[in-house]
Amino acid sequence: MDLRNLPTINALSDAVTVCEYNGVKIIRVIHNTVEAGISLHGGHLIWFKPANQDDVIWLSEEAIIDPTKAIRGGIPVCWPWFGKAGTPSHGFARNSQWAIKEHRENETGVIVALSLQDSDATREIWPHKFELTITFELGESLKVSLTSTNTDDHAWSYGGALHTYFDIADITKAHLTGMGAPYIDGVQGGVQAEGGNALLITQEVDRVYTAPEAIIAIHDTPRQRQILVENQGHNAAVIWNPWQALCENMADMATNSFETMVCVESTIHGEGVTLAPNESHTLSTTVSLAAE
Ligand SMILES: O=P(O)(O)OC[C@H]1O[C@H](O)[C@H](O)[C@@H](O)[C@@H]1O
Repeated sequence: MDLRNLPTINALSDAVTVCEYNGVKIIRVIHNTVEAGISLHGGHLIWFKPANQDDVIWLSEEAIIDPTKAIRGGIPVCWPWFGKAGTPSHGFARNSQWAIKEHRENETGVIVALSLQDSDATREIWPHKFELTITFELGESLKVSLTSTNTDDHAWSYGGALHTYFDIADITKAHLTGMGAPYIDGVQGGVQAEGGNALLITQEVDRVYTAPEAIIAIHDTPRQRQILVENQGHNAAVIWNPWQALCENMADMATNSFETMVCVESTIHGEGVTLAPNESHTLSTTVSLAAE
């Protein structure tokens, strides 16, 4: 699955082209500062590689890319709820077809924005009118902003996440800092727990950290880099690594692929954000690199 070298079907600008894989259109960005790919299915960033750096975003080598499945890896857009708060799990946005709203570029990078509106299909799952815009600011760093607007005549609430999968050299040689102490432990059935300053992942981890610091750092030590994650508009940070046994049972993850990924998710957890008609709210994540 060589997604990065697919033939161009449409050139939108010097840096932005459209290609297609298995019925899924992918916006491909090739710029002096960055290479990136964004699937219109899901409004889903699937690769991001600043110039002269290793990949920052992880995509499963067994990801199923077709117009009916959520893609394993990248940045799934979980909306209008997180996890099993509704059906389907993580909402419908990651399985919806988004449209290109705009693209711009200058010498520092490229901006691509996509949009999604309610339809008969979405209102059957969730009975509200909405407009979503997701904006990808691509350059030396990455900023993803998801703006939700209530276009209905009544208030509604939403939750969800920018469920980023990060590419790391080796989970056994990496650790995370900045998650804050309190968390809800999904592996232990949702019990409240307290963690320390550093998290070394040695088994399945599925935690909702409810008081994260401004920046969460993934110390990708073998690559001598830190991946810095700064979230806004969130109320929690979810940290997830499925470890080996869960990977064995997932059709779209290779057995040992948990070794090279960790999710740090900008999350709206619990009751969610309530929007009155015409109100908007933005959930974002900014990802940058620093030397370890
Ligand atoms: O398999 P998915 O529906 O994509 O969910 C993948 C994971 O997402 C989040 O990190 C949740 O906290 C996990 O409980 C879940 O397993």
